[in-house]
Amino acid sequence: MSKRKRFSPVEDATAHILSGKDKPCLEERFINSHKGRGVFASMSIDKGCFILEYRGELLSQEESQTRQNRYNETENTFLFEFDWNGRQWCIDASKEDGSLGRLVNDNNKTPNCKVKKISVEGKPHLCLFSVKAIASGEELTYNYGDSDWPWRTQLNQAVPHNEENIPSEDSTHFPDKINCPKPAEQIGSYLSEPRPSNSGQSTDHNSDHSSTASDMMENHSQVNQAVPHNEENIPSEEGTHLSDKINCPKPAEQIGSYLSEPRPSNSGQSTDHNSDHSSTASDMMENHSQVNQAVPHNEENIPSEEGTHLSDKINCPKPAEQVDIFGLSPALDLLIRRNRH
Ligand SMILES: C[S@@+](CC[C@H](N)C(=O)[O-])C[C@H]1O[C@@H](n2cnc3c(N)ncnc32)[C@H](O)[C@@H]1O
Repeated sequence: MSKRKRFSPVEDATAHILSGKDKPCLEERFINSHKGRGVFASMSIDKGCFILEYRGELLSQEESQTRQNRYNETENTFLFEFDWNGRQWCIDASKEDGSLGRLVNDNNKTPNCKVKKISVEGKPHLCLFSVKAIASGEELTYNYGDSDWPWRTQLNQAVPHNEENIPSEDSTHFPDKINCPKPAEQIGSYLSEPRPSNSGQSTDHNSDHSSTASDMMENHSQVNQAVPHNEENIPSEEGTHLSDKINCPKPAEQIGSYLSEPRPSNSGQSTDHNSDHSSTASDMMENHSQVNQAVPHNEENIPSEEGTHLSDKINCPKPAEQVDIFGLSPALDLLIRRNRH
């Protein structure tokens, strides 16, 4: 019997970072004039999954400061500052580029996602991971931090009478439960396409979404059968490091080798995943210090919360064996090789 290899949430994040695409199980919706747009799950998502990248332009602290002075209040909310490798950085997502990460709204009480830093090609990327199970039709949120964001006060939460805070479309046609990692076929097509630049390039999310849930269920039911993690062995612990101690599936070989590439100078830890395919997500997180908790929007820490205890049912990664069925491992390998040069 062949050995199963599956994508971990970090590998899933890395693949999406490289592809520059959002998952088809997410959609943008207009909520109301107060909140503007938001990002919603168009299928249920398990706890612990990679959700999306907060894509934008990576800026130094100096450039971030310059832009803060130049930008208006709204534009400034798209500047996401964080510490990485002992310095402050910023992702500027103020450009409308069609990406969904920039549209995820703030929730400091009951967020269902959390930001982590993932290093790819020596650069930090801000990625959201689910910290609880997310139902189809639910809005994705994370905590922007402890600033006095104006919308957090009661007064600002009033919605004009004639507006309804109801999602613009019926989501009942989506299947009840789909494990978020996308079908291998879609991953394959993403990975084989050139990666769009962060600025000014539009990705047509709507067209992506037109073939999401039902197609996935019909055409790729096999891919949606996530192999359960060793649920009993998932310790419940404080969740500042999202994937710590999760018995996530083994890294796919090619991605594993990618992740083990040299990292910025201060990382200094061994990253040889190829030598140990039995390593868990915990190992990956421990050995790859690039995966850190991001500091959202000028804040020190994302508060610890109930949902950060990873446990119950994390079906995030999919069996690499299924990926191989679609011939994607070579595609991924090719992409990784290309990115090395
Ligand atoms: C990074 S953007 C998020 C996307 C935004 N909703 C849009 O339509 O472009 C941040 C802006 O979203 C709005 N926002 C974010 N979270 C909110 C919340 N919980 N309540 C109301 N407005 C919110 C604020 O106007 C804020 O300036």
